Amino acid sequence: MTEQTEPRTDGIDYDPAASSLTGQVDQGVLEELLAIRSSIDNFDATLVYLLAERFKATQRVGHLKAQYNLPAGDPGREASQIKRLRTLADEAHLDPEFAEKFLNFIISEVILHHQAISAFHSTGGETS
Ligand SMILES: O=C(O)C(=O)C[C@]1(C(=O)O)C=C[C@@H](O)C=C1
Repeated sequence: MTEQTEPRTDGIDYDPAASSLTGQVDQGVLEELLAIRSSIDNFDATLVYLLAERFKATQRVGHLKAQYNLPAGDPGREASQIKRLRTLADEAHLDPEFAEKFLNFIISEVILHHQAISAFHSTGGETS
């Protein structure tokens, strides 16, 4: 038998019923909460997959920019993305301020990745 020394990272150890409320609230309320949390778990998993795909795409942009010596950030593109996402958020009844902050948060991480790729290229790294 293989002994496990590290916690699993594949979600098998995940306990969807983990809560600090166990024993403190009515069982019926807890069951309703767990049912709603099951949807929240699906949304969160989807977000992770969506973000992973977005970062795969931006990594490709990062390599292209490094290859052609283009700046990591593109403020003109960002302004246009923010305007579009604020409108979409508004239509979807999501706070546009939150949508803008969330996009900016992701973009700043992307820019850090672009800068790391660019540094790698300029020290003779692979081009793709
Ligand atoms: O489209 C680009 O040029 C990117 O580098 C991607 C991206 C983004 O994450 O959407 C990131 C940085 C830029 O400032 C603009 C957009």
